[in-house]
Amino acid sequence: MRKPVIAANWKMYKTTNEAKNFVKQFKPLVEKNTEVEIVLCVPYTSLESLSEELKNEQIGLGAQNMYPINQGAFTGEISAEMLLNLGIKYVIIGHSERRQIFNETDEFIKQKLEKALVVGLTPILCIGETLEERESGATLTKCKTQIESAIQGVPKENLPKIIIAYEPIWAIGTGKTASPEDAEETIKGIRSIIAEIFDIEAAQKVRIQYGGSVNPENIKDLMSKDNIDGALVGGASLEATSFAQIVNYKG
Ligand SMILES: O=C(CO)COP(=O)(O)O
Repeated sequence: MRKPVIAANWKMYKTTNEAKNFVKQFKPLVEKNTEVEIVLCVPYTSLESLSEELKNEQIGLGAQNMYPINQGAFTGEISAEMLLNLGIKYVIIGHSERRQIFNETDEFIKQKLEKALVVGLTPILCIGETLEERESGATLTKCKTQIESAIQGVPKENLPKIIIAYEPIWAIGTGKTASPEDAEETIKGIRSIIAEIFDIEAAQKVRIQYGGSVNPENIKDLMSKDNIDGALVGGASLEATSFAQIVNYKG
């Protein structure tokens, strides 16, 4: 059984005070929820104080990026060790915004994924197609290229430590969600791609989230699908009540 994992991606929102206020409001709303692995991926600036606030909580903390080298002259970057040192457990890797705005390549993303696994961070690897690719029927081809490049060569025993987030780019921040059926079909396809690279048993252990305009209204239908193991939530994760409703989708 794969435990559902629902993660907030706050992107570049919230000062540290705003982040602390969110947590204050959010904690009691989800304290009884043990069925879902809850993760908050927040800006670097709030990691340390939230790490304190969430010390004894079942809410995990994640970064939104990292650099794959231990230390050195990389102005403005943050290493995996620095994150670990703060008690951070998760890191988003290869979000489409980083791929598109910051020109991150598949090869660079692979380096980050491998580094995260080596140090014991749980990577949330983002993949997904553009609208053009979807309309030309290239959704799975795109996902295949991104997955193969990232996970080929990863030791099989590390595979269950990876969370994949399937985020169709056209659904991010647009209010256009993939239908639960479409999301399920693609995520099933992604699982088959992993099975081709490794085997079915290994692929069954990987948790695959859906991301793209997830909200309290559509989460239940998405989560009712066999292959959808959680969600990566942007806009609707910025409000404690709406993110709590998503996390508590079972009611
Ligand atoms: O990019 C996303 C999460 O990583 C999705 O963002 P939205 O939920 O705002 O569409």
